[in-house]
Amino acid sequence: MVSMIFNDPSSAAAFHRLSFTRFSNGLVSLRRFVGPLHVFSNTPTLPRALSLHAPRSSRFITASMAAEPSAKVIDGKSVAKQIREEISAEVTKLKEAIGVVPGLAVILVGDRKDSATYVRNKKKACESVGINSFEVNLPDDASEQEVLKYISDFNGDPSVHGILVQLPLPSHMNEQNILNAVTIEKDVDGFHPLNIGHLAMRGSEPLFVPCTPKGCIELLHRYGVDIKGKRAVVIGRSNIVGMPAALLLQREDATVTIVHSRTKNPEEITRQADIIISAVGQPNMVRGSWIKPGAVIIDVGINPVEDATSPRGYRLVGDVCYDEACKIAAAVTPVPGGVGPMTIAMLLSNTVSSAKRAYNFN
Ligand SMILES: Nc1nc(=O)c2c([nH]1)NC[C@@H]1CN(c3ccc(C(=O)N[C@@H](CCC(=O)O)C(=O)O)cc3)C=[N+]21
Repeated sequence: MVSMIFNDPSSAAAFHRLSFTRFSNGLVSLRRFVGPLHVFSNTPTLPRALSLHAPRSSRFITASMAAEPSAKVIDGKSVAKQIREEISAEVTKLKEAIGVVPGLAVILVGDRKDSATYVRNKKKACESVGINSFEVNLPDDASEQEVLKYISDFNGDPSVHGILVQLPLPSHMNEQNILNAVTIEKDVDGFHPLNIGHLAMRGSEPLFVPCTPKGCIELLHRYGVDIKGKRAVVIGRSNIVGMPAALLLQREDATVTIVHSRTKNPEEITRQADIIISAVGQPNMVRGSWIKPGAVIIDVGINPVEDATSPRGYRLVGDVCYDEACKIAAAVTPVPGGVGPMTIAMLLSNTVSSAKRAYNFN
């Protein structure tokens, strides 16, 4: 599981990544990945084999019908790797200039296997860029007071620039109390109500933006996807992804709609979107029929589904039916290898920004 995060050549997603250098289905403008995507053109360029000027020989048509779909794969794994390299250089600069090494403290309560894996991966990622990591593991029956005590210690520790309390917490703890206790200057998760409040207000800047939504926007930017003036639909309204993702898209001048479990006609609304960010945790919920041709899809869901052929007995799929999306969308993130690695990269980035801010370094 650990090695999955940065290296999973055997996964279905890796397979798709490797195989998606082929031609398109002709529904949308699907150029190969050279430079920025122009996915919102109203006059999509048809691939040669299906253009109006193409000879109408039956042989030609047979060949083009058989062509594979080719939405561009938004490769979060490789973008995250590039970002880690950039962060690594910044960490070196900071260290050489003022002798400061950024530090991230992670508090893990309980023994959920998935949480333990995520924490291990965060630690590994810190090491890979030269950030110090501090880890506290508390048993499932630890008291809220104990967690608050560690937070308070880390709040006052100058070698710690970021504090992350791994979620979910055991049910006997009050999550809001605990997240509120992290000083906003070290709130690298961006979950503190003050950071969320600043994110929501025009003319105001949060100290930190939540990592997963920040990673989604970073992917759109790095793939040259225009956001300004576009219609965006966010599916899911959680505090940690859906809600902040919608706020970020709005800050980027998108027209944003949030679709959630009580929305009527989610399919119809989603089909109007130029950009879809899905964060619901329902495997393959978003079908091809929900997608406007040429849309860009960021799939935040990481859902285990049973798979007897996989060594783990399960495999991970997104909220979006990937194979169908590939035939209709202009670009789509795979799962795994999409948003997941970006979340961790953004955590490292927030930690380094925090250290720089603490020393007024820029
Ligand atoms: N305080 C807090 N902050 C978080 O940011 C936070 C959290 N709690 N609790 C849990 C969720 C989940 N999360 C992920 C991070 C990376 C991957 C990731 O890198 N996934 C790999 C695959 C991982 C695998 O194979 O299991 C991928 O998508 O390619 C996934 C999920 C951060 N979370």
